[in-house]
Amino acid sequence: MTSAQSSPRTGIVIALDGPSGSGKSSTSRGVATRLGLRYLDTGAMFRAMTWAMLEAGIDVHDAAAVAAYATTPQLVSGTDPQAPTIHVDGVDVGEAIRGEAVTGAVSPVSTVPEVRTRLLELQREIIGDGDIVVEGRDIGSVVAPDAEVKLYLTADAAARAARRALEEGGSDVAATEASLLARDAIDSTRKAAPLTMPDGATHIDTTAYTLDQVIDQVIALVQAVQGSE
Ligand SMILES: Nc1ncnc2c1ncn2[C@@H]1O[C@H](COP(=O)(O)OP(=O)(O)OP(=O)(O)O)[C@@H](O)[C@H]1O
Ligand SMILES: Nc1ccn([C@H]2C[C@H](O)[C@@H](COP(=O)(O)O)O2)c(=O)n1
Repeated sequence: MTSAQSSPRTGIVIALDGPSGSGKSSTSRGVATRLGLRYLDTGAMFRAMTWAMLEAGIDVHDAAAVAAYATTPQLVSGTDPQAPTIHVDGVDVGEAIRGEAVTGAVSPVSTVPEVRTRLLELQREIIGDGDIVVEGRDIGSVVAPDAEVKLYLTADAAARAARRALEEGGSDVAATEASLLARDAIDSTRKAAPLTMPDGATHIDTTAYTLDQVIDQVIALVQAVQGSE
């Protein structure tokens, strides 16, 4: 347990988990903006760690090499939901971490326990006293199992791929779907903190809903939880 966890938090933590492209980032940012909370994209942290590994010439399939380098990069996450940032050793990697090289390498890096331990410590430091929406794959299960509100977002693979292809300006939908499903498979079957629906989470299948409708549903849930306290 970190020192940040040793005394009761004063603010709310909202945890959003789900597979790739299910709408976690957009929903979390919308909810955080409307409720005046901070926002943490833990996927960006795993991507930033992967970027650092690639920059250092580490073979991302060599788990021992990845583990040995895991404590070296200095990561800084900005938590403004309207302008989230991520820096590695002072370099703004916000754009670079969304490129194909990082996307193709992030799943093997994320399976390495030393990487997860390092990022878990940073994530809990940032969560601190709460008032934050945190999204990823293991937030409600491992990072903040005591979160006041836990959501598990899903959407059909075809819908996720179509949304992502639209965002990327008409990229190949079939290739995008294959890439999403490949990452889902690794994320769900790895030994360390696999993607799973956390105990106590509310499941929202977003396939049939607009982004605003999903944000409304999450805010209604938060208000219901706060009203019952
Ligand atoms: N309910 C929705 N309806 C339509 N489009 C949506 C919805 N939710 C998210 N989107 C769009 O789907 C795409 C993927 O969403 P987003 O990046 O939020 O997913 P994610 O789960 O955070 O993905 P990743 O796991 O890859 O980080 C974005 O273009 C976003 O605008
Ligand atoms: N809490 C988390 C967040 C992310 N990951 C890994 C698994 C994903 O494939 C990768 C990139 O995340 P994304 O930007 O797509 O949300 O990072 C994880 O293992 N745990």
